[in-house]
Amino acid sequence: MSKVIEVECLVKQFGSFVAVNNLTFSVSKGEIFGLLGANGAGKTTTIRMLCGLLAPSSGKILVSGYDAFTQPEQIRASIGYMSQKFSLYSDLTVWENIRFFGGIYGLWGAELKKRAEELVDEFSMHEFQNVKVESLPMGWRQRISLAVSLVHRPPVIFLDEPTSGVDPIARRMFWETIHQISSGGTTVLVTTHYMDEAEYCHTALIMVDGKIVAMDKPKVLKEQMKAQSMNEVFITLARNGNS
Ligand SMILES: Nc1ncnc2c1ncn2[C@@H]1O[C@H](COP(=O)(O)OP(=O)(O)OP(=O)(O)O)[C@@H](O)[C@H]1O
Repeated sequence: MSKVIEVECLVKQFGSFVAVNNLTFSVSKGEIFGLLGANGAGKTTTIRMLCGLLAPSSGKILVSGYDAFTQPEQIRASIGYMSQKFSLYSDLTVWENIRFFGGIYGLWGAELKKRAEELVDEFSMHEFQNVKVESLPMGWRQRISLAVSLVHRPPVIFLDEPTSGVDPIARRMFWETIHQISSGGTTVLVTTHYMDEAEYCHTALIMVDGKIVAMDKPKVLKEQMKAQSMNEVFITLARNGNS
């Protein structure tokens, strides 16, 4: 299967502190790849380097064939990114936000209108399309942020802690949507500190203190560690790390 993301020996240092320590992994087209770890493990730093927003200290990153060292602008233009702090304009309506971000990505006129209508359909947002984002619940704001990250039909999207702070039902709905997006061939790299969410990923990479401590299908990791859940896998890994 074709590789959409390729990372080799990736390192990020802030002064003498190594936040990301020698990561090597790859992500195939249409895969849901989860980057999991506790707060401070290095997930955000990694995703920001993959998106061309932060310069790596060393290593190699290719996203859709673009090199993060030499072509960060091409990467930024070709991917979708949903950051921890959503970038939606709260005093604009859902429709206005989609159109605004579509414009930033170079869509306009009839094409932009058509794409905005498609997203409103796909994300079942008709009821809210003329409502200001500030008056919507958190779970809906997250869905809108996800829709906005797809406005320019990127082949790959990066979601940084997209379900943080929402209730379990909204989280489940969100993951169902991510699965629909990946079934359509879009590659998804997602970070989370909720270990149970690894179950929704095709591949889970678990980070501790900037390093990879495990990477495989969630089912394989559970079998290897004789664990019932990904939470148990994480606890076992953390214990091994401390012993
Ligand atoms: N600009 C920076 N300067 C110095 N240290 C930094 C900087 N950015 C991140 N760090 C440190 O790097 C480590 C990894 O941070 P990072 O934000 O990547 O973790 P994370 O796994 O995404 O956790 P969280 O979900 O809390 O953001 C942390 O110890 C953090 O304090």
